[in-house]
Amino acid sequence: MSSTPRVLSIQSHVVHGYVGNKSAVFPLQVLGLEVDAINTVQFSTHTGYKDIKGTILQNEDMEELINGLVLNDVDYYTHFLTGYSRSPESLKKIAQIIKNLRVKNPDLVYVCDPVMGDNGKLYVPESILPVYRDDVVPLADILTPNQFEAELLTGLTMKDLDGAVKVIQALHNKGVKTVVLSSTDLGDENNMIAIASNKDCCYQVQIPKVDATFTGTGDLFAALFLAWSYRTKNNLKLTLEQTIATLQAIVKDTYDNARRIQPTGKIPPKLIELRLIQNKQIIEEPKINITATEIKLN
Ligand SMILES: Nc1ncnc2c1ncn2[C@@H]1O[C@H](COP(=O)(O)OP(=O)(O)O)[C@@H](O)[C@H]1O
Ligand SMILES: Cc1ncc(COP(=O)(O)O)c(C=O)c1O
Ligand SMILES: [Mg+2]
Ligand code: NA
Repeated sequence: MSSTPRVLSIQSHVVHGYVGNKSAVFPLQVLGLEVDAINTVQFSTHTGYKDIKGTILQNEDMEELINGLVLNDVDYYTHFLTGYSRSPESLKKIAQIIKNLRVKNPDLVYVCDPVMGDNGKLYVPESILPVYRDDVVPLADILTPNQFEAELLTGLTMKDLDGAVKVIQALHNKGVKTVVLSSTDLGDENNMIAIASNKDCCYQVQIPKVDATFTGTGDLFAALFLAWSYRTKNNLKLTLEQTIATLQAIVKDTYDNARRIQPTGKIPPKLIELRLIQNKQIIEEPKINITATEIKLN
């Protein structure tokens, strides 16, 4: 077996811009991972644009693609990555796929971004929640919810770091080895906080807020966290720092570029597509300027 890690990534594809696989595949490849991609949708753009056009991959078609991998004996993966899923049926399919991949490789690392919503608002049908909670999340090695998603999955709310630790613990109790809150509003008005936890330790990092709404950053976060977990041999602190350093640089460069073009007012989606290609060197060698600090558990 070749020593290059192999990722199967099941996510959205957009013709223009960077969400889903368009946001995950390039960084994974740049960081030295082989990536096989299945596109759950093919849309012209992400859904924040005015007109949404494109097609959705049906479950039978996803099954057909997986079947082709199995029949040709190319279904050995070291990592499995999933994001935005639109129906409970497709999520159930994903749970089945993980189990099958683990027959081929019992050490497969499953990275699950349980995309459901943000800031109190769902952007998937509510019927997805029980499937994540009961079927998919218990299979995850690394889970990357934002605050809202972590609260939905546990039925708990977090108002401070103590509350966040309780939510994280509840997710560990479901069997998740590494829980990463990709963003929370537990910081002050200028900072959000990300938290990463495994059985040994728990770290937080403060992220200066940039005054714009980005799309695809959650997908990028999950991909980077996967890649750096692999490259640091599961060094949790360093993985969190490398992931945040990369995102920070990309988000800031993307914002600065948008502001060069449009100095004031609300930035339209097409001006704030993530500048991944332009930041290839940062992806390869992030400069850590915010260090993570340990949250002592009592
Ligand atoms: N407005 C922003 N300012 C600074 N960083 C941001 C901003 N939006 C996203 N990020 C970065 O992207 C990461 C993922 O955030 P987000 O898109 O909120 O994820 P999710 O999809 O899980 O809600 C954050 O950890 C942060 O590093
Ligand atoms: C098609 C599609 N996939 C994925 C996403 C997820 O984006 P994010 O990484 O910001 O959660 C979006 C967001 O609009 C989307 O439209
Ligand atoms: Mg968010
Ligand atoms: Na997330």
